[in-house]
Amino acid sequence: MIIALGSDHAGFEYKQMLAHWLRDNGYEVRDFGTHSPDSVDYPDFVHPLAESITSGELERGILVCGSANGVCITANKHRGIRAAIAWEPELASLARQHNDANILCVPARFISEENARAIASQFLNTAFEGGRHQTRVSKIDC
Ligand SMILES: O=C(CO)[C@H](O)[C@H](O)[C@H](O)COP(=O)(O)O
Repeated sequence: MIIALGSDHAGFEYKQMLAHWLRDNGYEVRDFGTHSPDSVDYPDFVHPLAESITSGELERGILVCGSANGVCITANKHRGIRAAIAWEPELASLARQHNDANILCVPARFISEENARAIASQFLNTAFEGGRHQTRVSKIDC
């Protein structure tokens, strides 16, 4: 599976770390940037990543910023995107199990690199449960 990765400057270091970790674990990565720690505007990097998933080109994305709020708010503006913030692995699992989340948003300024890897692992290795949750997810897009 190809994983879409994106961040602003506050998430840059964690995005680089996650890219290496993903590749070491057999994933392909498409890095939408940013590509340096220089201050940038997160929507400039979130929109293209979200569009790659709404178009069906890619299935899963991971976005990183300082608090995860900005990237999550921006990604969820796109129809068909279900972006979820997780600061603990169980929250990432629940986002997949109950919400069929297709983008994980990570708060780089509030969690450790080790926790970020654990969160990403849960996000990528947890299936959507469907059933009653599918009924709810089907009602999200208005
Ligand atoms: O959107 C955000 C805040 O919810 C992100 O965390 C950004 O990374 C943050 O706003 C960047 O802040 P900075 O002071 O410009 O580094």
